[in-house]
Amino acid sequence: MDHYRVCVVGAGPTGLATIKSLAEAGITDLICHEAQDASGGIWVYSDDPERPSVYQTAHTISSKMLSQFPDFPMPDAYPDYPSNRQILDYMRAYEARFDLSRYIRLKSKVTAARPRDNGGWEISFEDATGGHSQTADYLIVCSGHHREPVMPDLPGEFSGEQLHAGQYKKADGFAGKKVLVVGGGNSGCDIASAVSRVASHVSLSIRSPQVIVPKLVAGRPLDVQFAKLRKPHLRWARDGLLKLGLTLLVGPYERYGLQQPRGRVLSHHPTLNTVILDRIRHGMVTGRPGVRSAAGREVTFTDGTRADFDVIIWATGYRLGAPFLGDVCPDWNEAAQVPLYLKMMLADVPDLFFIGLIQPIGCIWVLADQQAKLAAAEISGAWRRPADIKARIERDNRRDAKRYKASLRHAVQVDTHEYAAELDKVLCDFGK
Ligand SMILES: NC(=O)C1=CN([C@@H]2O[C@H](COP(=O)(O)OP(=O)(O)OC[C@H]3O[C@@H](n4cnc5c(N)ncnc54)[C@H](OP(=O)(O)O)[C@@H]3O)[C@@H](O)[C@H]2O)C=CC1
Repeated sequence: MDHYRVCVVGAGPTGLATIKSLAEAGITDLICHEAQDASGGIWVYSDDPERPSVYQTAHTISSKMLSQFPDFPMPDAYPDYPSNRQILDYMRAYEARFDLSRYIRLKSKVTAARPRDNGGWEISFEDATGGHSQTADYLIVCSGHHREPVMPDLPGEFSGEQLHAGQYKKADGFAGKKVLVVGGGNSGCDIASAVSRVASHVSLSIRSPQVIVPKLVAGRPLDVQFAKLRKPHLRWARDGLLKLGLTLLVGPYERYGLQQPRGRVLSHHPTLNTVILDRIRHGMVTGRPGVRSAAGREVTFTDGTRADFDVIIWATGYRLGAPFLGDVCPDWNEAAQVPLYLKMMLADVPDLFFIGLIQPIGCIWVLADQQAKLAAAEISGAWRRPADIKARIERDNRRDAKRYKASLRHAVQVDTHEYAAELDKVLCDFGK
């Protein structure tokens, strides 16, 4: 095998899985830059609103069973849905078990990565001693997609406090306040549920129908139950059963003051939350439609209703992108699809991989482990990306456009089991 130097950006769970796969494939001239002072990515909880991290009450939304690396099970004592602290401990144990720390440079922030004329990359980074640069043959981006908050413009002027969900850390500061949470994704529903325990009242504004699904079905995690129907030809059965299950478990969303989703259940990225509908029916959270405007403390909703608030928390998601890549990475901010083969590879840049730039209905890092094995296989020469990569990207994007509601929110959506099978097939084809 030829000798290659690989630069990995980010030491969150996907970065750790990537380093491990590369090292196992014999690629050990590796450097992983991590901007923060610890590995673990957003699972390192911090009170600092400017530091991206999970909120204090975050638990996984995919079950333990489907969130553990195949070769590194979670401890038996872990519950079905581990807490953020347990996930961080698990990641730290994984890093120690596979001796990954030696490849990681903490407090080292990649500021730019430029392709070199004769191949490879010029990487600029900053650490405590100043700015530096180094070269690498391959660049692997593992910096996640929860960095650039979407902060919508609210017509008019709101005189209360405003923050994005990425800056929300814990409910304590909201005691006794009237809080409006905008966005019905996993962040919005988690935050509205938590804040409703201390606030004087919480409204949850959801502008378009969202699929809100309890985390447990018949006493077992939802993803474990539905994994039995993982085969692609059972997708319709999976969708049908989920729809039936929702009718029985939840009933019409209108009964909660929420809009009813139409069409295939899995055409939306679901919100996995067992608590929020309960909080609504206990009168602690009011379901509202989209926001229209604000004047002083008053917010007007699209149905014409109005209410006063002290705080707005925008749980309106994140933009895609890796700013340090400059022109290499086209502006994906408004994209409904990304031009990546297997959501990993640009057609025209053979020495660049994105790992973990996916949104499964499930766990990202288990899939990232498979993606990393494929990247390692290409770097070590065991596999070559197909010659018709552009046609494959277009074909897959046409398929996904039919599968998922067209929106920035679904640009990197994947069906966990089908995507895993797709990666498995490529990996098996060359005997890995
Ligand atoms: N415990 C965990 O593991 C957690 C995981 N996550 C994951 O992190 C990712 C990000 O989740 P999240 O932060 O919830 O973001 P999402 O992008 O999933 O949801 C954003 C929400 O905000 C709404 N929205 C977007 N733009 C606007 C706007 N301009 N005005 C009003 N509403 C708007 C969206 O509605 P619309 O559909 O109409 O665009 C949607 O309801 C997801 O993959 C999620 O599953 C999040 C929280 C916890």
